[in-house]
Amino acid sequence: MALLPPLKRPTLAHYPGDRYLEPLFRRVHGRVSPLAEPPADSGLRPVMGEPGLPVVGKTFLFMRHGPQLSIEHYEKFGPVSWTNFLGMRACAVVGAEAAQAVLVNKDKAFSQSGWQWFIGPFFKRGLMLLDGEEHLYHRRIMQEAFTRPRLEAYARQFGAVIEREVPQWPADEPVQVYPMVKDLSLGIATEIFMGAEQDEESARIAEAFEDCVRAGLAYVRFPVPGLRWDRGLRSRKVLEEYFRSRIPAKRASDDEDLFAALCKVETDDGHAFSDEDVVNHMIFLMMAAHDTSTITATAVCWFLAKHPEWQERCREESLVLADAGPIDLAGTEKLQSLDLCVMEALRLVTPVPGMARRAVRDTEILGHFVPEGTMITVSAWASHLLPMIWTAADQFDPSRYEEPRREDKQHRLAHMAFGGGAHKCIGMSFGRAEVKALVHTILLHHRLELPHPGYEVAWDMTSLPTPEDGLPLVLRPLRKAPR
Ligand code: HEM
Repeated sequence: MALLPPLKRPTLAHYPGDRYLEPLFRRVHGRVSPLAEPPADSGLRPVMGEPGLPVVGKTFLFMRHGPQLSIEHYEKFGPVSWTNFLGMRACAVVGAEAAQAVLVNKDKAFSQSGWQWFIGPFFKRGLMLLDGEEHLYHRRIMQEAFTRPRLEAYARQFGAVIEREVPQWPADEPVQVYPMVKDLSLGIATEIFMGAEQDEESARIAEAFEDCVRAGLAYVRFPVPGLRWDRGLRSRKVLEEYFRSRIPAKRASDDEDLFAALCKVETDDGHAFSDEDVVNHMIFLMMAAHDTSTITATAVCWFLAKHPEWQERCREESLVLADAGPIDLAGTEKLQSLDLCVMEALRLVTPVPGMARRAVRDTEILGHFVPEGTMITVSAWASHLLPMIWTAADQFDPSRYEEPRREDKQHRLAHMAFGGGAHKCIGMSFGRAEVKALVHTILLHHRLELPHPGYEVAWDMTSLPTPEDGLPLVLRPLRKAPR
């Protein structure tokens, strides 16, 4: 059961003395200068920006203020700017138009090696880290693991896990929703991704997997025994051995899990994954799916607790499906109001706040000169908060996606929580269905209430957004639970 510890301080966003240091950090911008001088006669403008503090740059401010800081830079320098962050000079891209230039990547000037720095050693050769023809080749094979019939089979399986677990969640007292959802999502990863029982062995694998995720965010980024990076490298080996040793049995099985699918999928022209590919893709898929779905479901729970009128509207639609057994894929698609709420939660708390790229040659973004080697982050979260697309951008207002408003239709990348271009999330339908199945089941069993009137959640933005206090909500059992 999830108890209620105090805020997890200190973090890189909250540290002793932060109240006094923060105003100082806010005042030190450093000298405004160009990222690089554009070539003469190119007609390009320089990317302007400022370094922040010596050595650490704006790292701590970003960890504390997340998208708000990107918006400040946007207001000061426009959609393309630079600053120093995590020990490097990075170019930040904000807004749908600039994001499109990078994500659609018409001239193939931007590579996925931007992600390499963050997660490369632990998630090597995952789909998101591949480029060009090679990426296309792997994506076409992987697409076969996400066809409609396969999604239906996954949804039947996670529907059953959710239906088994959610009714057992503690009720009538504040419980931390985030760790409960994270546990459940890990259970789903074990049963539906790996096709394994939830036992000691799978707990060991889940731990190894978490080590890899944590290592990607390590501050000391080389192996020192006992520290995160080293643990991540060892854990990667554990995961490789685990999956590699099970491939022959999976290839021969009739299992319907994602691991079995990756072992067996083939394109029409006969291309399939090698054993090595299956191992690399499995490890990456677990990472890509787990935290993103957990954060989204947690954020939806928060917004529904804060906006009971939307909670009621979603529950009414859920009640229509209450007697049909564990929800399936078609069922999740009927939950229209919940879909609006999921979209809005993804906009306001974007699980992948930024997408990393690197310029592989001198290029330009919206007429700004970007030299070869520049690290680029497409700031999805900040772009979701710009007032030129979103009315009352900081407000939870799911109706903005309904006709005739359809604010999201103003630009094809207005809403970019799942990315865009060739690397757009391959698990989008899976992720949305999983989140909706989970929240639907919660709504059938419980009323989500704030722990006290006026409670507001604070999001820790040191890495992906998570609630600082785990999001304590009260799950009030509904008088008449379904079935
Ligand atoms: C709400 C949940 C999710 C969100 C918000 C999300 C978000 C994203 C984003 C923003 C990207 C693009 C990254 C980039 O361009 O740099 C991405 C890519 C990817 N996602 Fe998701 N994701 C979610 C769930 C999932 C799930 C459930 C799976 C698998 C079952 C998955 C698998 C992937 C893969 C394999 C890629 C790489 C695609 C490629 O490079 O071709 N994601 N995701």
